[in-house]
Amino acid sequence: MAWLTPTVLKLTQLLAALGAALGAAYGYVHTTDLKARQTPAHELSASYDYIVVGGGQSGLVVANRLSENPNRSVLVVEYGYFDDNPAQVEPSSSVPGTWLQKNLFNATSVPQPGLNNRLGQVYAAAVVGGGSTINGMVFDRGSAEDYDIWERFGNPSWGWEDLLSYFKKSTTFTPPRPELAREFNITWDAERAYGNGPIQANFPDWQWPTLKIQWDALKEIGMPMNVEGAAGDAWGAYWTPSAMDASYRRSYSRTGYWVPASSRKNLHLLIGHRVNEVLFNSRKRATAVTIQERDTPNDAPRITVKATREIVLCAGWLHTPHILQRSGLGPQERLEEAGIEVLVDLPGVGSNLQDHPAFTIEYQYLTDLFPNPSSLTDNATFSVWANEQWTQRRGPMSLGITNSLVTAPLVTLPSYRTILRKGYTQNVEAYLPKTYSAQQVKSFITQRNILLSSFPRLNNGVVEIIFAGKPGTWIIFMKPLSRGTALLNTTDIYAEPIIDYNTNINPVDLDIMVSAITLYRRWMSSKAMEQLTPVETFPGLNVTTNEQIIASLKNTMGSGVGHSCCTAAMAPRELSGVVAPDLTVYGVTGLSIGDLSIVPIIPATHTCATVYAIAEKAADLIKSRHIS
Ligand SMILES: Cc1cc2nc3c(=O)[nH]c(=O)nc-3n(C[C@H](O)[C@H](O)[C@H](O)COP(=O)(O)OP(=O)(O)OC[C@H]3O[C@@H](n4cnc5c(N)ncnc54)[C@H](O)[C@@H]3O)c2cc1C
Repeated sequence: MAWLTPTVLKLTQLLAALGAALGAAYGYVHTTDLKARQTPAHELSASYDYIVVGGGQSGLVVANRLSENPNRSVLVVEYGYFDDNPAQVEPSSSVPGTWLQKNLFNATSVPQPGLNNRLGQVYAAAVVGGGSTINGMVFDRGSAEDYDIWERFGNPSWGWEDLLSYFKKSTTFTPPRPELAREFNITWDAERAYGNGPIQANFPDWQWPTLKIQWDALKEIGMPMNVEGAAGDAWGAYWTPSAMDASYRRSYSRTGYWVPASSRKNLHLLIGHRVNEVLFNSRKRATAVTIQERDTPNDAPRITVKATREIVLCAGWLHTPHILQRSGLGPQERLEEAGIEVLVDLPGVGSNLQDHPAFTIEYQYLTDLFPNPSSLTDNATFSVWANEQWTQRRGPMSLGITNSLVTAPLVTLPSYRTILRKGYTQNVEAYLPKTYSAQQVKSFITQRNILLSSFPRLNNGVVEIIFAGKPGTWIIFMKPLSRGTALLNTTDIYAEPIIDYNTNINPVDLDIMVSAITLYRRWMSSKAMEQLTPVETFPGLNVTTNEQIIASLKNTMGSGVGHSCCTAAMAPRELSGVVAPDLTVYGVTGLSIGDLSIVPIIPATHTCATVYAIAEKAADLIKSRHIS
């Protein structure tokens, strides 16, 4: 590089050495080294054994595992860049509102009638490490039932017992500090839930005193309690760790899977580039991808890189179906409208979109305990103490969003029988996307029947309440019957897809949320809560009828919380599946998917831990078909 004069070079080396020393002292990844390990476009090989499309959360897992064999060459192509800001690994980066737009694709949904025509917020990561680099670090899993219903939908070997070994393979758990565990009665069962994988699951160093009262109040209203959510019992109330290492820094795909593998000679990572299409030979075998530099015009030059064994799509819920459609795999009519030659008519590509719509309920505690979360801003002495503690990596600043969850089964909600009856008797077709074919409607009815038959079970949550000692919180709907789409923009196939969440379109979804608000109010009115004197400030106690609550929901809910999924679902082909249980794409060879888009029915959990399990399993499946 011509601009690097000897003086600048010396200074750069000095800074690099200083950075490395500081990095070692504070446990930071030394990002200069990481940058050096990227492969620039002009140094790519013409051909690799495997090409992984997307170096997000799942892509780095798959790439790490496939490159464990030094005789297999692997290329990862990632649209985003590294985020080297040390703040991005601090617990404070997990809080909603701090999620940086530069690390997200710039996409919006179409107006949502179920949200009074407001737009649904779209979260699709665009950074090395993907969602795991920017997410809220809540690190839980679904209940066994969440995964067993995938199996019931025609996907053998994808139930809980099969996935548990992959959950374990991905994660190492460290128990909380003993005094904290005793004081708050934190429970876990590491033996049943965890292994010794590269991602660290840890409890922060602190919890707010009010949390004890909230737990007592949950017991009082009869919420079932579980010792360990991550062992298949993620229903009722349970403790859950954060995706953090022992010094409370983000533990994510980059640190867990990329860093240890990045010096392998057989692994290349190209960043700041977009995969446009997968190319096929005359026997419909995927043979190559076309790649274009990010932020260049549609007609800018592309490079073509070949894959001799397999191309693995890990571009996430939004772009895995996007790439499939651009490559000629998708709903025939849509592709023809866009002028794309149809290779395989796969109506399920870009449909079946699901997320977890959320509502914020607001309260004040008129007689709150001290200290409480507001003490960090309202009480100078406490704030100084907390900052001092944090210099030793201790205290309240180690907290992420939450470590306590309620995933309420339908049977714990008021009016559950009426809701179930409505689910069975409604004309579901009326609420499905207009683009759905008869086959897709049939597929959804199968999903609906599986869901409704599992709703009355105690071991299957439908609504999540996050609680962390604060008054008010998110109430998150975990099992929507509404389905959306993320389909090709036929006037510009490189523009972001047309995203329609169809949030709240199915009235059963709103009925369940109304019941959840009633449950929350019952919790806040319990005897145990009296010492805090909770007062609801939004939607407010004058909002009482179902109609009033629904109006509030439609006015303020969001379409999701970053858990979008299911747009290239694993299912039998006759149920509009896109991939088979071995994750290969129907109708072609040499192409598979390893990200969250393969999920058929969204689990009642934050999705990060599930993505690690899926990607670990994907890597094993891919390896098993390329033994020789
Ligand atoms: C803001 C936010 C908060 C969240 N909070 C939590 C939480 O607290 N707990 C939890 O469990 N889960 C959370 N999640 C969800 C979880 O992080 C995601 O479900 C998960 O990371 C998705 O993994 P993935 O591999 O499927 O996709 P991603 O991690 O999104 O990876 C896809 C990658 O593909 C790249 N890409 C896309 N198109 C192309 C292309 N054409 N060519 C090359 N590369 C491409 C993208 O840049 C991206 O890096 C959150 C997600 C978000 C976005």
